[in-house]
Amino acid sequence: MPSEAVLDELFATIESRKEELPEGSYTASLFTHEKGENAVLEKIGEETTEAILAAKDDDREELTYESADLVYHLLVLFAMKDLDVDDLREELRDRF
Ligand SMILES: N=c1c2ncn([C@@H]3O[C@H](COP(=O)(O)OP(=O)(O)OP(=O)(O)O)[C@@H](O)[C@H]3O)c2ncn1[C@@H]1O[C@H](COP(=O)(O)O)[C@@H](O)[C@H]1O
Repeated sequence: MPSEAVLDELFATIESRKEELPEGSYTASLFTHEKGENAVLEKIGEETTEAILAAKDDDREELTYESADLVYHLLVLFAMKDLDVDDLREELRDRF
């Protein structure tokens, strides 16, 4: 898969996990969590903190890793709220 397509492919996978809720899927578990949407909100908070700490430590590899965790959880939140990755793209484009 070309890396330009990864956000779209990831978001499509998240949407399909939301529809199909396959067993053993971490993504599906976020949609059915007993804490409701708080589960993903807490993860976004944790991953943000981890990214900040990696930046403070000047650990570029760790910052990249934690940022990927953060973006993934943010996309799960978008799917939960019936937003699309295109909404994010359009918002960023409109700021140009
Ligand atoms: N991109 C991701 C992705 N990023 C992070 N994570 C999960 O998010 C969780 C992050 O939690 P933490 O950082 O707290 O790490 P932890 O392993 O729980 O443990 P600690 O840090 O507390 O020690 C881990 O369980 C990761 O596996 C992800 N899980 C899934 N995806 C994508 O989603 C697709 C669907 O996967 P399923 O969720 O398995 O259906 C996959 O193909 C991936 O492309």
